[in-house]
This record gives sequence, structure tokens and C-alpha cells, in this order.
Amino acid sequence: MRPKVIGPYRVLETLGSGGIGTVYRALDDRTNEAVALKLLSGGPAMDSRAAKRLVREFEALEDLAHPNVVKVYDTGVYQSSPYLVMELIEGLTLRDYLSLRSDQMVSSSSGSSGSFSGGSFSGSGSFRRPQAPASASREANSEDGGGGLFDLSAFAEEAPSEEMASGGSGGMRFGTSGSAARLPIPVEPWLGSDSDEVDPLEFELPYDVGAPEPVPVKRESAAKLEALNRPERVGRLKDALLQVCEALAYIHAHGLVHRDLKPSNIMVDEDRQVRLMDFGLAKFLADDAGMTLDGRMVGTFRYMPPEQILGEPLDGRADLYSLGVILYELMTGRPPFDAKSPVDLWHKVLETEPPPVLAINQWGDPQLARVAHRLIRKEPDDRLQTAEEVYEALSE
Ligand SMILES: Nc1ncnc2c1ncn2[C@@H]1O[C@H](COP(=O)(O)OP(=O)(O)OP(=O)(O)O)[C@@H](O)[C@H]1O
Repeated sequence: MRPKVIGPYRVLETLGSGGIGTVYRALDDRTNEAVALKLLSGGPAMDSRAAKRLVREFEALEDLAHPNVVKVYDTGVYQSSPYLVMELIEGLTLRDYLSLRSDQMVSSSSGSSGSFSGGSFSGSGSFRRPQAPASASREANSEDGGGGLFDLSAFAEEAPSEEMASGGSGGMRFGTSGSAARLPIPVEPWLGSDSDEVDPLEFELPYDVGAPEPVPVKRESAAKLEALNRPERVGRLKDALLQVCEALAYIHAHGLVHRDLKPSNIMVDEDRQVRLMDFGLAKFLADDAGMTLDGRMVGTFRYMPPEQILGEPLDGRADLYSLGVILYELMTGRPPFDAKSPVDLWHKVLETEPPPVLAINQWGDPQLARVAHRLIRKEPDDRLQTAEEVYEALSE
């Protein structure tokens, strides 16, 4: 049941639940300021592990101050569960933001000003946040029993694009898990079954991405490609990525690696300002390792670089790999590697090359495609090396 009061904060509504807790919209009774309060809510077996994660999240965040990094204000303990108070972001996750049509944007420019409009806002102008389908992560978590080596939620928790398209043109799923409702946000039908089979060798790429896989690549339908390649959407994508690069450059300069970069951890507010969220997995490079202290692997498998899968030491280039996966996905509507089990996925990530972005989306922006492929290289040394370099490559 939702608490009414947590410390000096009055809980107003549930914003959503993630792998380690629930986020509430709350009011600071002392200042009357609206905040986001993340309350840790793991089961008994998860308590100490989750508590450590939250404390780490807070420690990593408390001294950070950057316009593209969510601000942490306070922390505390409520009924034996730690909580974290942060800046309330009225906005959308990057994926949902990019699925807005241009007529839902007040300004259709690709610059950094403008705001959302249309069905995505309530009458008061405040924003109703789409809920990541959390059921998969919760189920996967319980399969793991909370005590295994791997957190299976990491495999399932990032909603595949199909989730977005599941409502067809009727709308997008909202609400907490188990109580999904519909709000009238039309969603781009990116994915579906009507794809062409295309031999990747037919394509001449404007850059070297290594030998393409000798398997047919499913090219998306013209309608889906048109939606993905709308110039206004591509402009929004580039603008958001540049801001993510600024945030990453900042946290990397502070010796932090995010470790769990994914579209749901990137939010865009009404002014198109991007915030990097959820530093629960960030750790100082000094005590870096692929596992948490108690030997549990953390992170979201789909966005995990090979070195993280292998439990090797990580640096900022691990986040750049994740950024590459995000970019690949947002350009093609599908992840570079997909599989039904973590083991199959790891095998693919470690051993195989993904289809070239432009083989799936032949009208995709070649510059963005090039950046994506330069980020998802298996060897960290072969990638663009810093967030600044990515910023430059995106600005060319
Ligand atoms: N500061 C914030 N302001 C507004 N909404 C937030 C804030 N932090 C989190 N949320 C929203 O609350 C929901 C749950 O967030 P949470 O970080 O717990 O989970 P997650 O990022 O979806 O998954 P995980 O924590 O497992 O990576 C998400 O929909 C997220 O967008």
C-alpha cells in the first residue's frame, strides 16, 4: 500500500516502479516543493543488496550538479527502507519522447526549445508519465529468487519497441503494473510483421562496419522507415543525444560510470532538456568491478557491453557502448542483438556482429548510423573513446 507520509514528504501519487523500488510524486511539507521520492521496496532477501544499491546511488549523486543530470536533494529511511529524494522531472523517457509526432510538439524545430503538446499532457499542463511495463522485470526477478548470481530483471526490464506499438494507433499503455490504462498518445507503429527480407550484401555502406552477417536482414516497411526517419524526429534524436553526451562527459569526469544506461533512464522534460536518471549502478572507478560487492551482476543485459558481461573492469566506454545500442535501437526499431535468454544474448553480444543499421533502415541518417557502429564495437579500444568524441561525431 502506498505510504501517505515519508519523513517530511507527503506522498501524492505513484510514478512507477523499477527493479529496486517505487518512485512517488511527493510534496516537501517544509518548502511546498514537488519532488520525486524513490523508496526502496525489495523483499526480505533483497533488502541489504537493494539498500546498498540505493546508498551507492545517493553517494554517486549527491555532489553532482549538471543541467543534464537529475539532482538528488535528500535521503532517509522509512520503515527500514532507505529512500532518495530527487528533482521531479515532468517529462517522457527518451523512447516515448521520440515517439511523439511532430504535431504533438508545440515547436517542431530540432533546437533545444519547445515543449510537448497534445494528448500527452493533462488539462493542467502537467505531464502524465507513461509507465514502463514493469511486469516483466518483476516476474523475472522472482524467477531469480532474489538470491541468484544474475538479476534476470536486467534481461527483461527494458520494454521492447513492440510494447510501444502494442496499442496500435489507439494509444500507449499507462499506469502502474497491473493497472494499465490508455491515454490518447498515438504511437509510431515502428515494428510489425510486414518486413521485407533483404540481403545485407546488397548494400553499399558509406563506412566500414566489418563483415556483415551472412544471414538475411529484415528490412522494415516503408511506413515504419518513414516514421523513424522523419527529419523532425531525427533532429530531436540528435539534440537529445548531444545532451546525453554532455551528461556522460560530466559524470565520467567525476570518475563515475553509469553502468545502466538505457532509454528509460534518459528523460526529456517539457523544455526538451534531457536528464540522465538512475545512477543506482554507478560506482567510482576506483573500486570498479563487473559485479556488485556481493557478487550479483547488475545492469540491463540488452545494453551491456561485452566487458560488463565478462565481469571485466569498466570505464566510461562501457556507457558509450550502451549509448550505441540505444542509438541503434532508435534508428532501426530493434536492438542490435536480440535473444530469448540471457545466455543466448551474451553469446550474440560476444561473438556476432549486428546487421548494419542501414541494412535495416536504408534511409537512415548515415552519420548517426556511423556513430552507432563506432560505439557498439566489442573492444573498448575500437570505440569512440569519450563522450566528447561522440558529441563531435554527432555534430559533424
Ligand atoms: N526524478 C524523477 N522524476 C520523475 N519521474 C521519475 C523520476 N525518477 C523516476 N521516475 C519514473 O518513475 C518510474 C520508476 O523509476 P525507477 O527508476 O524506479 O525504475 P526504472 O528506471 O524504470 O527501472 P530500474 O530502476 O529497474 O532501472 C519510471 O517510470 C521513471 O520514469
